Amino acid sequence: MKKSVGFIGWRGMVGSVLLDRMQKNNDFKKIKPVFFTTSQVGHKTPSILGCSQSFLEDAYNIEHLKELDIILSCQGTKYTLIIYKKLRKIGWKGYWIDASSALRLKNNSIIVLDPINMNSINCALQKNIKTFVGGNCTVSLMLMALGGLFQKNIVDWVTVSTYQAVSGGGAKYMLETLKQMGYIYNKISLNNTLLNKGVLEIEKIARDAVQDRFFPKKYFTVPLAGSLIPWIDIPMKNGQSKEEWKGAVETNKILDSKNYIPIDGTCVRVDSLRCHSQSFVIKLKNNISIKDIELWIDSHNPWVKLIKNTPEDTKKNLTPAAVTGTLNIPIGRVRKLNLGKNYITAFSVGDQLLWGAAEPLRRILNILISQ
Ligand SMILES: NC(=O)C1=CN([C@@H]2O[C@H](COP(=O)(O)OP(=O)(O)OC[C@H]3O[C@@H](n4cnc5c(N)ncnc54)[C@H](OP(=O)(O)O)[C@@H]3O)[C@@H](O)[C@H]2O)C=CC1
Ligand SMILES: N[C@@H](CC(=O)OP(=O)(O)O)C(=O)O
Repeated sequence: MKKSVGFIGWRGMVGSVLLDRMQKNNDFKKIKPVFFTTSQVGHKTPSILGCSQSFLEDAYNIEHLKELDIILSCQGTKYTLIIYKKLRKIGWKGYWIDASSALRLKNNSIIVLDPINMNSINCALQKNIKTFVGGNCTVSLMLMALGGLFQKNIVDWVTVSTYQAVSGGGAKYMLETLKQMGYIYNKISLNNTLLNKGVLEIEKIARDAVQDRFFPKKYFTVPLAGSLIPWIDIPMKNGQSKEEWKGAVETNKILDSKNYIPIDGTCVRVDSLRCHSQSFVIKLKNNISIKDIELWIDSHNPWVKLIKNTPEDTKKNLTPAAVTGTLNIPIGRVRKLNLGKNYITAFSVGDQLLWGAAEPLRRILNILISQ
């Protein structure tokens, strides 16, 4: 019999990308989907071929949720913290799949990224673990790019500088960034300045637009378009941001590291729309040739693609514009650093709504429905 799967958060960015991928892969044919909402009870369900439900159900209705075999939530931490506990408390034994960070570090949960940790997922299934959580987008994208090096166990430590897309904040942040971009452009074009004025005069109009009191910054609180914000998520006691803290903690849990691998750096929000980019400095345990490093990286999984270290290849293939909307994980600028023979650098890009969020959830759902 087909398993019943409840979808919560399907209207958000991660959820919408998930539904799109599931439709493209005919995943809905394998399950009996039920769509829920936290704010639009009674509104129409998304149009999914073969889905007979017409109206959205209440995502807080425990009586209804407890009947499901699997619940997949892309709604966020707050929802998970309220509902998950209630369901487990009344003895619900179904699989819980989650995009949020709420349960990632619990002992009885697995962070899922099957091209990296299929062994851990199999072990978890044997142990009857029922909670499977997608990783932090930056962490999942780093592991998809550097999986070949971690697999060879040659990484001593990593330091990373990130360039993270606004989609990481959710729908409201994405829309606000586009509004900011539009606001600047409108001020310039309204003044008909593009043709008549010098570049610095135009830049001054743009600068004044960013600083005027009507500039849209309700969610970011500061301008992002044409700027950046070197802080993501809440502060930790040691001066890291929580996004930076997750780098090492989640990576080591996913890899099930016998020896802890230090990973740290600075996470930065930029006005890219949905691709996170990352610049790595990696200390290897041994002096490995660039040829071997490239081979190990490139052959690790079907999505990672080594980009030649030339200006042409880099500009064509190693940018958010080239990657957005695809599952490709290009990694380039691979070279030894002048710091010493064991030090290398690399740069990677990935769509943070696909491998960074929705795709690992879609894949674990497929694994679980065949259990
Ligand atoms: N964004 C990301 O890259 C990643 C996110 N995650 C996790 O997934 C969770 C969801 O993220 P994300 O999808 O980005 O969150 P969104 O803010 O895009 O959506 C979350 C929920 O907000 C409600 N909502 C309110 N207004 C809108 C609107 N205008 N458009 C769409 N939905 C709206 C919807 O719930 P309803 O229909 O019930 O009203 C929706 O399901 C996060 O909280 C995070 O924990 C994990 C990895 C990466
Ligand atoms: N924090 C990430 C997105 C995200 O939702 O991460 P997490 O699932 O770890 O809270 C970003 O802002 O780019």
